[in-house]
Amino acid sequence: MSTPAGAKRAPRPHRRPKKDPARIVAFRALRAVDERDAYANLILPSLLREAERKGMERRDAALATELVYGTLRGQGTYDAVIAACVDRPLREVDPPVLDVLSLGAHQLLGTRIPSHAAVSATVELARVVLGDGRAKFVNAVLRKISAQDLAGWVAQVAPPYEDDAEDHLAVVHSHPRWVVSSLWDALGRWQPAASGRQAMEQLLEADNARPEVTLVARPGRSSVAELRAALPEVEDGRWSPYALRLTDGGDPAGVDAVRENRAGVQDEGSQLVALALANAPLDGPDRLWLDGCAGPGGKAALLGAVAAARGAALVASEKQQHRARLVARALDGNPGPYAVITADGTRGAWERGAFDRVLVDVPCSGLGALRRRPEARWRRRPEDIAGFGPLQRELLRSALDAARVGGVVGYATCSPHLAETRAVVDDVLRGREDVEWIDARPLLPGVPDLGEGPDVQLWPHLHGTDAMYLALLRRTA
Ligand SMILES: C[S@@+](CC[C@H](N)C(=O)[O-])C[C@H]1O[C@@H](n2cnc3c(N)ncnc32)[C@H](O)[C@@H]1O
Repeated sequence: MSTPAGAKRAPRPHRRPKKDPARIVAFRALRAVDERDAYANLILPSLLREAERKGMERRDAALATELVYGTLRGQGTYDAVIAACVDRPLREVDPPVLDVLSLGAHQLLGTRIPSHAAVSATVELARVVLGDGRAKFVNAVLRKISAQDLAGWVAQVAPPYEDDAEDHLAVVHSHPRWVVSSLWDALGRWQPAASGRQAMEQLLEADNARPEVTLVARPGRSSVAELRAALPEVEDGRWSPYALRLTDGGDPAGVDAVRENRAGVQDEGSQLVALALANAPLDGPDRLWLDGCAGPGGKAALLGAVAAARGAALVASEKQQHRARLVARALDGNPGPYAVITADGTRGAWERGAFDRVLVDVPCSGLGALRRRPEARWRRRPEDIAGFGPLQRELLRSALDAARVGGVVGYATCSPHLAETRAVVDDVLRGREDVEWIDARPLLPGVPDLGEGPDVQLWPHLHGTDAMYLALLRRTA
């Protein structure tokens, strides 16, 4: 129908933006991480449950999860690309707008979603959560980003490796530069022959890969065979006799043994640390064990089960009351004697020399578990490392005092940063005549690439585990 001459053309009816539950959940999760320092692995499940109650499909939940984790992991690279496509410094872009742009950049550069779908879905999201005006800005930026693939962008925005190797790796593999630098120092210390560019790239890539879910069958309570029978796609653990890897998703929460606390989700590196302490040679009695930093209780539950089979008792101690409750839950049903207490491990709520085996898995920067906590690398600051130092030293000193003469102490961190690992042990042992090293390597049987010892550093790219560190020590006097 034509418009009569002189009459005004009727305005186009305003189309309401399409609501896309997966992208809305992903956006809300990113906002919570940014605004409230939320942890993605905690906030996302609660947002997903809420959306599922309102009818979101399972497939959308998987997409939302991929978008949140992928966007947070790739943030460093995506920021560099976005910065090249906007005409002002990124800090002047409104944070919610930046989150939408990052989500769009991830879809364009880090997923197989076709470009036109990635742009149009993200612009629709922008219309819903930012309004039409800012959606136009989003549209313009995403169109620029979609002009090249990831390789093209990286070649454009990352400095050449030859000019600045750390900056290059930081941009290409999306890690803060100081983290690249710290990981490189540590890799060079433990793997001097395999710490060149290629090894570093493998390590950083491993940090960016989704970690497999690994289960532990707590000995005496469950078995790998029981877990295998309950899950469709699994493989045996690489190193721990109690580990089973879920190779194709699968939901551990649906497994009876997990529900009944006879098994749990636990990285193989953590299993190895607990088992090495439990299996370290010991003369004399082996009756009483201490986990001095037990929350949330993964290692305590494994230690408790091994101790029970040996007729030993476990004291699991944790400073934070709410985390001590998690420890109690993890140990619930343990077949042998145990106690969970809330105590400051630096003071020692126990007699000196009371324990045959002591573990201190100290609070640390978590740089060894970046693949699990996608936002952690952006939140940590270099000064955090120094901040943990005094507490780590105090906890190790107190653990040594808690062990009897001849007893064994394990000092563990889920960080490979040299200032949190060997430097702490060296400092604490300096001037102490009553402690000797135990070679931890034979206590991780079959595990390759453990370096010169006596302490061990695991690596995601070499062992498929978190980058756990373990020093084993013996009280000698
Ligand atoms: C790395 S986590 C331990 C993880 C645990 N071993 C596991 O496998 O589940 C360190 C724990 O030490 C606790 N912690 C921090 N300061 C402490 C202190 N002074 N005494 C005892 N525990 C402390 C933290 O609350 C945290 O739960």
